[in-house]
Amino acid sequence: MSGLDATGLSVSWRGTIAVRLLDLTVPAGSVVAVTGPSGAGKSSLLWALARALRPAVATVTGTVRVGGAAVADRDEAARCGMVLVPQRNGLTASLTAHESVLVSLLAIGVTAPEAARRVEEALGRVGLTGSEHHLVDQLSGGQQQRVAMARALALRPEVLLADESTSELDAGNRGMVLAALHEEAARGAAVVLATHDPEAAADTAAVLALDAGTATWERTA
Ligand SMILES: Nc1ncnc2c1ncn2[C@@H]1O[C@H](COP(=O)(O)OP(=O)(O)OP(=O)(O)O)[C@@H](O)[C@H]1O
Repeated sequence: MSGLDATGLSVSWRGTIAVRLLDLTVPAGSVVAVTGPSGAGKSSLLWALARALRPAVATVTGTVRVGGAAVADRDEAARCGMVLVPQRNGLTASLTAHESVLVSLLAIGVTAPEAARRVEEALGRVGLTGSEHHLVDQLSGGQQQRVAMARALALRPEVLLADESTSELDAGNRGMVLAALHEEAARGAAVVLATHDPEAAADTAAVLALDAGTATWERTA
């Protein structure tokens, strides 16, 4: 599997600097937490790492590498197995939980039987067995958050970028999602978790604290 490296990464939204000259290394097989108050730049950082910010809305400078290979744009990020779980989940209201996970697998060429197997497994890992055929619109905020996580897990990412993926969960479901993130790292993925939650950050290999876009390592591996 491949680790993630970013060097000199900066993000500015039409003149507002959100991330300043940040260096970040996440070895394969580890979970790194990114913490900081609201507006500190956590989402901007994750979107920039995923190369998901369009130049029309944000200016991103610096390099991102996966397994040592430079990642220039969103297509390259997808090809090298980067998966972003956005803060607002990015789900389609009119799809079921099952379909939400399935379409992303079919889109990358996973065969239908294998995709069906992975959907069932991923929804089970986040405690959604039995809710597969509910529309996203009929699910609670926390259930939607877990569907978004299941979709990422099913893709078996090399790099998993999770943005506040436990913010709407009760203690039991939060523990299940955090366990799944650590299992992904044990499989060999590089995992980045942006979080306000000190307990979620507690078990990670390292903690990068952001404050008004400036990063300091609160704890290193
Ligand atoms: N789409 C956008 N357009 C303009 N400015 C933005 C946009 N998204 C974020 N920003 C700005 O970038 C800065 C960092 O915001 P960001 O959302 O990255 O912080 P955050 O740490 O993820 O906050 P939160 O914990 O509230 O999600 C803020 O000043 C914010 O106003």
